[in-house]
Formats: sequence, structure tokens, C-alpha cells
Amino acid sequence: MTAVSNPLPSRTSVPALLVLEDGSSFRGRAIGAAGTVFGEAVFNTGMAGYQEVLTDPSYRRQIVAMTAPHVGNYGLNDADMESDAIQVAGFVVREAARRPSNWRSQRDLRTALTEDGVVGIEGIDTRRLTRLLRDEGAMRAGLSTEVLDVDALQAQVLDAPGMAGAELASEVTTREPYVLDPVGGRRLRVVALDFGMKRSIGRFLAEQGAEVHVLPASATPDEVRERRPDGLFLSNGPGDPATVTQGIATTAELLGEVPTFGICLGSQLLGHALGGETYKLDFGHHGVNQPVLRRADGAVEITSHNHGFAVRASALGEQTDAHTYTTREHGRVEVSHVNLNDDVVEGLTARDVPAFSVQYHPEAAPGPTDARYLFERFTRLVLEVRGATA
Ligand SMILES: NC(=O)CC[C@H](N)C(=O)O
Repeated sequence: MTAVSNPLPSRTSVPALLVLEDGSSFRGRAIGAAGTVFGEAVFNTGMAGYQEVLTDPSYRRQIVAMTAPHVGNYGLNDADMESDAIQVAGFVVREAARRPSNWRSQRDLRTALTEDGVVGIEGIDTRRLTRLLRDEGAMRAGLSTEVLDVDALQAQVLDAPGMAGAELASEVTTREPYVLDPVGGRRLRVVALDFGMKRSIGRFLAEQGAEVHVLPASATPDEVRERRPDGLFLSNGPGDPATVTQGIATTAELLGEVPTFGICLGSQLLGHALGGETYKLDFGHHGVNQPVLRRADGAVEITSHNHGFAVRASALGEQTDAHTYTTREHGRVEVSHVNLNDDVVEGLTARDVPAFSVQYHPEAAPGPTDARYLFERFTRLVLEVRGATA
């Protein structure tokens, strides 16, 4: 008999069930831990980058379905983790790779889901699921290897909380402050408020020569001031931005005092701090090819997204020209970036205080790198303000 050195693992035959709040159901095979989980079902259109998606804390309490039909080919490695572990509540794929082509010494998708205690399902019609979510909007969902009766699981889904009103940043923020060393000599000191910050974002800030003081989401304006920062960074994060009340209050108080840059949830918090509001999108933007118009020069950036909420332009204040609003307390703010698919606000630039933000992901992990220049833009803004006040 010939020995087979590296046989394909046999397909699991453990059944799993996904049920949406409207009762739509999908039967498939388990690819992760055993259990029952609830969350908001969303679809991600990236062809690759599943490791960064899985480990992005902004995906907390979401059941993420990948539209790419085959996921897991290259495995997971240590370098591309966006946090310590998989964060999604559940993971849905058409077909999970049975054996990864790379990083075999590290983790394959099935092992990673199982080790991190995350329930996953494969073998379902992800196109049908995506069409449902696109037509009906993001829905609450349940995914289970234990409750295999559709009505029973749907009843539990209907009892589970939705994403509107969900405060999740406190679950993923750092418990203790810590400092990231600047790369290549210190040029500036930044306080980063951590609402669930992706690791790559901290790296890109540090690569700007920033000594990055990462503080918990609960940090007060005085706790920020104690660090004597040249700049304030507002991170990405999960949940409904309107619930991040301390983050909004801290940002609002420091506006005009410390130059500020926000990414994703951070952009929404800047919108609130300027006096505006956020609202829930129907099915959100989760992918790596969203076209965003940069109004300053008419360029289109192809960008990486993961957001289910957005800033409402009209709530920022009185509209003074096509894209500029006068806020009650912080002067003018311009909607600097807009999504070309659906006109959603994708960036804010305050005109009378040094603050700007983008709703998408310049760190591009995963995604195209068109917007990486924004880290440099933040550094320039910080150095300009410091130069002017020195
Ligand atoms: N990636 C993020 O920061 C997401 C922000 C917010 N939780 C949203 O879904 O809109």
C-alpha cells in the first residue's frame, strides 16, 4: 500500500443552519466551532483578504458572508492579523478551502475558526443570501450547529439585538493604555483613541514617525491632554457610532485644540462631534473596490470599506454651498469625499478647525492602496499646526 503523505482532510459532515430574521433559511456544513451565534448578516465582496476581515474588530457581532465562491486558499498567517483573534460572530462561505496553498505551518481557515471558537458554514447559496440582503437590507441572523429547526432558530433571532443602538466599542477597546514606538525617529506624538483599532492602522501611524499613545475608548479630554499630543486619531470600531458618547464628547472638546484625523467609526464620531448625526445604511459597504470621489481634485480612489452607518450631510448644519455646511459650534465643514455608487458621505474636512476624516480604510488591509496618502496628510496637518503655534 502506498502511503499518502499529505491527504486532503475529509469534508465535515456536521450540519449547520443559517436563518435570517425574515425566516429565510440556508442549510450547509459547519466549518468552525460548534455552537449558536447571532449577529447582523452582511456580505463582503472582496475576492481576497478574508484574514483581515475575520480579525477586524469592526466586524464584531456581524455574521459575514463572503460573495467570493471559494475562500481560504492561502490560509492565515501571523503578520496579517488585525487583532488577536477572529472577531466576526459567524462566517459564511460557498466553499471553504480544504487545504491552504501557503502558510501551512500556521493556520488554515477551518482550524482558525475552530480554535477561535467561531461558528462557520459552507455549502450554501451565497448569491441568494447576498441578493436577499441587498434587496431587504442587512438583517439579524442566527447561525447554529445545534438548533437545526428553522422556526426555533428564527424565534431566537427575533429576540436578538440589532445593530442600531448597539454599543460594542467597550468590548474591543484596549483595557490599558500602551505606546507604539515611532518608526525611523520621532516626528510627532499622537493619541489614538481605540474603539477597536485595526493593527495595521497603528503601524501606518508609527511609520509616519508618530509615537502613538493608544488610549481606551473611555478616555476623557484631560487624559488625552496629559499625553501632550500633537495630533488625535479616532479609530475604526464596531457598533452604532451614536452610542460612543465619551468618544464623541472627548473629540468635541478637543476640536480646535488638537489636530484630529478619524477613520471609519472615527469619521462618524467626528461627524457627531461637529454637531451632526449618523444613520444606518440599508446593507452597508463591505468590500475592497468602492469608488470614492475626492472632491478637492476630482480624482476617484478605489477604496476598502467596512461600514453599516454613515454621516448625514444635511444634519451637519446650514448648507452654505454645494458641499459645505456651517456647524453650530465648529465653523464650516466640507463633505470632502463621496461614494460614487450611492452618494454616501465618505469624508469630512473641517475648514475652521484642523480636523478631517474618511469613512473608508486608507490602511487598505485588505484592499487597494489608493488612499494611503491620508496618513501623510495627517502628519502634514499636525506639523503645520505645531509649526504655527511653536
Ligand atoms: N469599520 C468601522 O469603523 C465601522 C464603523 C461602524 N461600526 C459602522 O458599521 O458603520
